[in-house]
Amino acid sequence: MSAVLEIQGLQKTYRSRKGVRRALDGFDMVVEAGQVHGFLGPNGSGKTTTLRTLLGLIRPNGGRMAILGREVPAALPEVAGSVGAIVESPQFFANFTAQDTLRLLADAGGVEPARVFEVLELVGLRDRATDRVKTYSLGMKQRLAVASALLKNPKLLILDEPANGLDPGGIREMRTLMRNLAESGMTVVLSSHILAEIQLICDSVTIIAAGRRVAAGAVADVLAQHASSSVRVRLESAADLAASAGALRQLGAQVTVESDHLMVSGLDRPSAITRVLAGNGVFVSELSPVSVDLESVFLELTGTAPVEGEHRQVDQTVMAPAGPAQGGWGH
Ligand SMILES: Nc1ncnc2c1ncn2[C@@H]1O[C@H](COP(=O)(O)OP(=O)(O)OP(=O)(O)O)[C@@H](O)[C@H]1O
Repeated sequence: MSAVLEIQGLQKTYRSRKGVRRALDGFDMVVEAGQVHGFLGPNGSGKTTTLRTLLGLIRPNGGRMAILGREVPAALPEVAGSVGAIVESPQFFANFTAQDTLRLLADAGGVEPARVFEVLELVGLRDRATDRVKTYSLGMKQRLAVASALLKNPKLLILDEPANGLDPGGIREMRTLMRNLAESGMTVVLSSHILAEIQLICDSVTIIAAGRRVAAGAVADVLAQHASSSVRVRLESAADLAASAGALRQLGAQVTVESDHLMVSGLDRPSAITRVLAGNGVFVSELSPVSVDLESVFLELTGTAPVEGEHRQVDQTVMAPAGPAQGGWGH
């Protein structure tokens, strides 16, 4: 198996007085070796819960997970040395330099002191290694955090929201760093709720919504699959819109009726539209593919697209009534 990370049917419910919060609802994910893989989903969709479960920090209620072909959490003691992770932003001593910070961590983790210089070089902090952390930009602090996770030279690096709060320059540096790590043979998984970050940094992506996988694959494929299928159809007479929508739906298309046109998706070939409408004596004055912007693809997939006049909650976790806890591992 070349998958470095495999998750199948992961379940996690949080219990509180208000009920049971189903944070993960049969979540699946596969990450192949040598990829920079984006784990994308809106706030509250279950990303941190997945990563914390994977690292043995919380217990799932069901499903299975494997890292480097070994079932976890059972094999975590054996694979832990091959996994570097930052799931909560690490706090560094502001008055320490990056070099002192990493030396301390290397010493505590039984890592060769020489590795400190290697990781400083890798994350591009060598020139600032003897400056105090309090003089660093946010991007530099994030890279120091990555450096700390790289000390033990992991095969799999897991980063929760590493680009959070970074400006475009910081994101560019992070992208170069991730690319270099992947080229050195490392597999990188990074979570984000911002599509633009993932798109710039990652090869492949898993999109999560309400605790379930809603899309996965190469970034370009996922976007192409969901972005290029809509066609705007204008008719010579707007009076024909409703009847034409009905005819197209019979072909299996999804049709939205707008004030002066139709939006049609779900058809392999737009020529079917003109054919069926002409057959009904209706003539098309415009037929144009609509290039959906990438942010809307993500919002549509994750069901958080803003609805006019409504302030929808981004946190989309399902609340189920309180009931007996599901059987989980180690119970
Ligand atoms: N300890 C907890 N107790 C109860 N509910 C929790 C707990 N941790 C997370 N949740 C809930 O589980 C759901 C998933 O949260 P999670 O933090 O995994 O989402 P996320 O995708 O990482 O979000 P974000 O992008 O905001 O970090 C949310 O509804 C959250 O409120």
